[in-house]
Amino acid sequence: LVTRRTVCADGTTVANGACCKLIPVVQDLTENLFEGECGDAAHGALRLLFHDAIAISPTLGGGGADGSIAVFNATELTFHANTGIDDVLDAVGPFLLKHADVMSAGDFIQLAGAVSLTQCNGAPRIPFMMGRAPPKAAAPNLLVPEPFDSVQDILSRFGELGFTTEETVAVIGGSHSIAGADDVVPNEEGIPFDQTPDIFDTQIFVDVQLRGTLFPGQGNTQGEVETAVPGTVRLQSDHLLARDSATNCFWQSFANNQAKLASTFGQAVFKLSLLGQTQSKLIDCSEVIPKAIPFSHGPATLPPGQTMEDIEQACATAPFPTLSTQPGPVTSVPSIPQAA
Ligand code: HEM
Ligand SMILES: [Ca+2]
Repeated sequence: LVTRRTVCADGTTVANGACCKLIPVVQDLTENLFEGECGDAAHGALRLLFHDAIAISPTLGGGGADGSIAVFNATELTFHANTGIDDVLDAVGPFLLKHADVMSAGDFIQLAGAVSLTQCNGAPRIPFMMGRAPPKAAAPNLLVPEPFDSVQDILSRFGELGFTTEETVAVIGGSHSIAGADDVVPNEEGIPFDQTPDIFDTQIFVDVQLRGTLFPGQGNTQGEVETAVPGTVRLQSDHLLARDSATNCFWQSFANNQAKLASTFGQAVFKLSLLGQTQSKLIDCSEVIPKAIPFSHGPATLPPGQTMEDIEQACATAPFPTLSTQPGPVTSVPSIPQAA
């Protein structure tokens, strides 16, 4: 049996020739949207992938990864949980429109999210399937988790969509390893969630397990709790996932386990990309996704001045992995430069 394969104009070999049309889109995104950086634009594209995909419920409706957050933005951007997505659509929207003749909004958002990960050192390369139909309607409100939600609510939201507890912890913690907040700390943008917002690593699982001592701004806002690392902000939901008995051992299991995080996170993001879709009806275009950047950073560390004593041990059945302290004086993590 001979499998026929197609060689696209740039030399990429694909199993299905229909995938070739995505290659100029991927090139445009890497060069002109992400600009080769795991920065604000890449972070935004990943958050957009999530907020489009998670908006589906077996009882309440919504189309999942269908592009409704872009096509029906007049409705979905009024939802409180989508605060800040307007800025993401300002950056990503022109690219979506430019390539609308080649792919649907649902495909575009999942493609941009998959490509965003390839800009980040240590992040996995995930498969990409093409062929999502245009969205039929806006998703209903209250399907996107909020940082003030309980662990139980977060687990049931992901659980009803087929995610295990381990996948839920990996997809939230892993994504927040390359992320920050524009709308949590008043008047401050790009405040990172961990010390390394441009690296997909396990540092977030350490930083969030440290005893919180400070707020980066004037005080707390809804969904924010004290952080341990100057210059960073901590979401209450991340804080509780690190401490709740249903999730704390999973959370801890990712600390300093880059390989496990990358694979569990990658599997979960791929699942997000298929919510509301039937994989067998889509075309596998994974070949168009650029190579991952191999992880080239050392083990997770404790910030300067902190010791294992500052870890709030939560998992009852295993100790937190022993980490060394970064040398030098206590410093503040720089904020993430904002895309123009
Ligand atoms: C319980 C689940 C989650 C909650 C409550 C949550 C909440 C938040 C909040 C409040 C922000 C800050 C937004 C801002 O002020 O700018 C944020 C940022 C972000 N989130 Fe999540 N998130 C969750 C899960 C996820 C998942 C599953 C992903 C991706 C797969 C994701 C990706 C991101 C990214 C990349 C950012 C940074 C955006 C940027 O820097 O522009 N989040 N999240
Ligand atoms: Ca990081």
